[in-house]
Amino acid sequence: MGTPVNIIVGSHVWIEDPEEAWMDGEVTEIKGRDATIVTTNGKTIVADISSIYPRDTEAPPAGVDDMTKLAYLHEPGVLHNLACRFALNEIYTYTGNILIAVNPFRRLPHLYDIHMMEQYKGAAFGELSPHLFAVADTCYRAMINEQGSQSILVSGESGAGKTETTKMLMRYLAFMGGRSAGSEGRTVEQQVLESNPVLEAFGNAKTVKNNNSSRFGKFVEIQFDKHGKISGAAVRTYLLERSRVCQVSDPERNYHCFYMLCAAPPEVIS
Ligand SMILES: Nc1ncnc2c1ncn2[C@@H]1O[C@H](COP(=O)(O)OP(=O)(O)OP(=O)(O)O)[C@@H](O)[C@H]1O
Repeated sequence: MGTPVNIIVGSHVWIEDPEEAWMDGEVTEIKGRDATIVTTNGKTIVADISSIYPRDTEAPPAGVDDMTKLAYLHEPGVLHNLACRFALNEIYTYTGNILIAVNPFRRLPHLYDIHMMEQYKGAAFGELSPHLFAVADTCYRAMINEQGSQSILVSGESGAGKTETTKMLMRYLAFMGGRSAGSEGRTVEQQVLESNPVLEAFGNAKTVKNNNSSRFGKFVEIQFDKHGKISGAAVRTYLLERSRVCQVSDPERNYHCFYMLCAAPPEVIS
């Protein structure tokens, strides 16, 4: 519900739009519960006053890096802030200590390189631009300081970027807690990162929403010793979409492993 108490003639508001999701406009008349709004693209709309939301005209054009700084924390306010930041290639935004990520659907390697990891190492949460490395770093330090387990929950709809985010979080934790590869061969963190392609081959498939959709849940546990170095890891999988193995509707595909097998040279298969 909107906040009609704030809305008078002359108010700047957001109104729902079937194409744009939300349009901004100005209230020109209020009669009972009906408000007339002239939108910035020139449309005149009459709507119930409870369906319009006040717009903060003083919000910075580049958006704010923490949504708790918004004057109005309603859906159009939040979406507009994310859109302003996204237009400037800022895909991450905080809401307090929660990180919101907007999938860029293109590679942004500079965001995840080693220099970026070094910058976030030890930096206070909120000191640098919002980033998943800040979340991973805070978690790592809390584990060391409080001597207790920490968890990071990555959630979102299919195609939102959970799998990619989880891989980046694991890379950061491997960077913080990794040992340099020594005589023992591959380190635990290398093995954990290398397990991803194998798990994805058997549990990921192309869907209408995502070309590499995880069709199973995954709980990744990384264990650290008292010096903060990775000592072990466990990956638990659950709820695999088994029906996909025998039934797939076009344009979706079966699990990647089947296509890999078909594409493999004969000597690999035999
Ligand atoms: N941070 C990112 N940078 C660049 N591209 C990304 C990023 N996050 C996601 N993507 C792109 O979006 C696609 C879908 O992301 P991802 O597979 O992580 O989604 P998901 O939330 O795990 O989906 P599902 O629930 O279907 O498994 C990726 O294959 C990748 O192309």
